[in-house]
Amino acid sequence: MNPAIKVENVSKSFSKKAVLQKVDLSIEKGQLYGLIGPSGAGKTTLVKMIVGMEKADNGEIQVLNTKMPNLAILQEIGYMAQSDALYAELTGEENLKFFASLYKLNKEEQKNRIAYASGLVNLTDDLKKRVSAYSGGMKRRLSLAIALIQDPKILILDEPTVGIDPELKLSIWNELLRLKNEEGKTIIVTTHVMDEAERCDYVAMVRDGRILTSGTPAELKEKYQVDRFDEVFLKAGVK
Ligand SMILES: Nc1ncnc2c1ncn2[C@@H]1O[C@H](COP(=O)(O)OP(=O)(O)OP(=O)(O)O)[C@@H](O)[C@H]1O
Repeated sequence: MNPAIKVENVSKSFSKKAVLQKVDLSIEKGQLYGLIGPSGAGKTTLVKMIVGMEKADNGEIQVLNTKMPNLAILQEIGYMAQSDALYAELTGEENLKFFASLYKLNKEEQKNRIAYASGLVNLTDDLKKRVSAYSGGMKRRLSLAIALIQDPKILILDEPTVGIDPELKLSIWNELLRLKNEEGKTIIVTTHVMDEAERCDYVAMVRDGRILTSGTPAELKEKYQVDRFDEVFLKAGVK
């Protein structure tokens, strides 16, 4: 079976500074894939290239067998950026309606998806408020709801739980696992939190624009002979 996402020999520089160097990765359909690494490692640049927002200098990226960037495939990608791209003067509901209108959803589907996505992130009671009155965490939650709005096959979430309280964080993770297990979604999550990375099926550790190591959390612990997952990163980094 072809992978859902394939990154081959991808490099990217910004003003001569190499930000990604010869990155290869392959993400199976229905996999929850974690990209973990310190700030500035290149995770955001990599996911932006997968979505098609940045162009690789070299190499090739395919999503669902389609070479990126490609506009049509965006119907199948839900992307949650690190900084919220919301309309502050509109309410939460109006934001959701606006983004829903960009996709092929009829009125009924639109209504159902808005109810589902806002409920998931616990924003149902705040939908009538303007986003300018939202807290940082509420904006993150609305951004996550927007990423889910068109029921995409692929979810690409850039640090989705930063600024979100532990209880809601847990329920979001449970929902990500449900989306994967029951609906077969392919999910990429970037994080620098080890406990989140350990919940992924497969993890790639990124540093200085390279994949240091990758594998399932269990494989990585075995490979580096450590009991705790956070030690993998330390050991992989000194090799
Ligand atoms: N548009 C740009 N122009 C110039 N440099 C950039 C640009 N975008 C990213 N960079 C640089 O590329 C490097 C990688 O950034 P990136 O945002 O991909 O890292 P990251 O792993 O996502 O980090 P963080 O967790 O802090 O978001 C950084 O040194 C950053 O300054």
